[in-house]
Amino acid sequence: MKELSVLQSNVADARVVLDTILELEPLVEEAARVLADALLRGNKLLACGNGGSAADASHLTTEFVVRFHKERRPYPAISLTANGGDLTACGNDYSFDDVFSRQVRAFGLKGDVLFAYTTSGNSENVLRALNTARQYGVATVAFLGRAGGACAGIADVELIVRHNVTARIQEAHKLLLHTICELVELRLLAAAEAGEQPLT
Ligand SMILES: O=C(CO)[C@@H](O)[C@H](O)[C@H](O)[C@H](O)COP(=O)(O)O
Ligand SMILES: [Zn+2]
Repeated sequence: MKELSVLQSNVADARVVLDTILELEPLVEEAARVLADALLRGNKLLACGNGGSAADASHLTTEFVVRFHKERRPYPAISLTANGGDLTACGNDYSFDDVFSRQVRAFGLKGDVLFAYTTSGNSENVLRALNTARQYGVATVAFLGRAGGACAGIADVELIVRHNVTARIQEAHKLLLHTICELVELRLLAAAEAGEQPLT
């Protein structure tokens, strides 16, 4: 039999992974509810992760500050991966393990929500951010991979993509991210239609 190309093999693996995340639907709805409730109360979203997941954190916050599908008002969301000054000073003066937890302390208020991404589940800076968020009354949603790693069992809502390849886990995280954005946006627009929020 002809060997699969890299693309064919990746697509085949991605199909398998994406099928498994259908099991996460109740948790996806819960994550969307937690975030929509927070934004409608006037709280904000924080997000963190390393490497590709750092980009996911910024991708997510941009969907709220700027736009996703629909025309609507902006909502407050801060990517903890985006400020070079904060990241380098904290990494340099304290530790890279503290680059996100330090910002959770700086920006996180009771009732805010932290979305934290780690495909291994073992990034110490993400683990510390989750623990710090819990300490300060910030709700937590963890996007994990493999079996959840050291971050398993900490967050209020945990979305574990049970696969061993970082790239495939990241792709599944991205689909979960967009699904949550869509669900949250529906709630935000319904609130605007009910006159509870300005539409734009
Ligand atoms: O994007 C990729 C691999 O696809 C890499 O940049 C990857 O995100 C980095 O190695 C991260 O440091 C991995 O961290 P984590 O997902 O285990 O927390
Ligand atoms: Zn990548």
